Amino acid sequence: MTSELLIGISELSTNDPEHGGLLGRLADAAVVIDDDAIAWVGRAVDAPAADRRSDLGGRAVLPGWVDSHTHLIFAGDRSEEFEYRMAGHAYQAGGIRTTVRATTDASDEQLRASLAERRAVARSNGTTWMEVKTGYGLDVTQEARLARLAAEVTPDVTFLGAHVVPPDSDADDYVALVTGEMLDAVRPYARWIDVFCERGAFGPEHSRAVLEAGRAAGLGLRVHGNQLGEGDGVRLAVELGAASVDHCNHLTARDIEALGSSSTVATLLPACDLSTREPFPPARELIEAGATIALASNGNPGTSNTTSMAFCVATAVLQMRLTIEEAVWAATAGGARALRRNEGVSPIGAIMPGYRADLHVIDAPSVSHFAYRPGMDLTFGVWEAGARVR
Ligand SMILES: N=CN[C@@H](CCC(=O)O)C(=O)O
Ligand SMILES: [Zn+2]
Repeated sequence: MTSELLIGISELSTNDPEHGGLLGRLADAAVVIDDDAIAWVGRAVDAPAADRRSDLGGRAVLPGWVDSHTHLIFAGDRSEEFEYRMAGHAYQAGGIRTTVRATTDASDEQLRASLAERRAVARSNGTTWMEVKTGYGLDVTQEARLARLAAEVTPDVTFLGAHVVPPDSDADDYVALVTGEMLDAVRPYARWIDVFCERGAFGPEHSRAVLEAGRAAGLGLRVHGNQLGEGDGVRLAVELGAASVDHCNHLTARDIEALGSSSTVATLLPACDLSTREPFPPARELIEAGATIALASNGNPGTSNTTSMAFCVATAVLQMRLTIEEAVWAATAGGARALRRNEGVSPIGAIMPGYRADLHVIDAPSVSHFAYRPGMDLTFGVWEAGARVR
């Protein structure tokens, strides 16, 4: 076992409430890493010895970002659709089919290389854990292929065969395929199942059928809900005990109340909201109702072509009125909760003894700089499972 002592930390955001506030921030702190795990956290003056010592020069350290919602296995470009939308047209779920065509035409090698590149860029910006969804295949062979390739970069693969009904298919027939043969083919590679429960995608009965089939196959549940209008996504996610319901732009008072008293995490996607010009979710009301919030990038070629969690945090603070502490917590501990990885073996999302050693060192004295200096590349160093990767 090798140990490393990190000193010269002006502000350490531990996410451990024992240290006070939501982020459990410690000044003049130190951390000891043993192999891939955090072994010790405290004031620098009390730090134990270790095999190696790295001085971070008075920088702030926080947990690596946990990006709990991405669609990063895809090919092609939809900048024309984006430009059209920025000229005043609404986002249409049907644009997904454009990416399905390009992805189906790409080889395994092309998809593997582009996913690895996107993962590497995210890592160099501080993302140390990432979920990846299928959903640009929409037939048995393609969805299984996307899940297999995604499983090469993350254990959090989500089966999103129910992304949109493919052209010339009947919705009932397609849901039967998703819940039958397609689920069987994807199951060995996936941990989660997801459905786009929205007008123009899947209605409540079809969404329920998809989620119940996934649950029967042993998958955890996630839902894309209430993105483009009020609907049944949140209600269904809470009723079925989904780990998260994502988007949440259009919520009724009843949806907010339901999320406030459930363990289903409300995952908010601020970069997507900007790129689709949807109204922001009622983040403050959700927090005040007691809901757990996660922030994620929703990296995908249609609605959110970014993996920058720092951008999401800045937007959540500046536009959605989250506090700095709420936003940073939501993009780290919140993401870990949305993926149910905040406890058990090698938990993530906090800098506490026993947690995986995923650390993000920024060229700033405090995490407040993510919103105070929006758009700046603050990342100075990244440790993933105890190894320095930037
Ligand atoms: N809303 C559904 N799926 C993606 C968009 C996918 C696309 O347009 O390609 C999302 O989360 O925004
Ligand atoms: Zn999505």
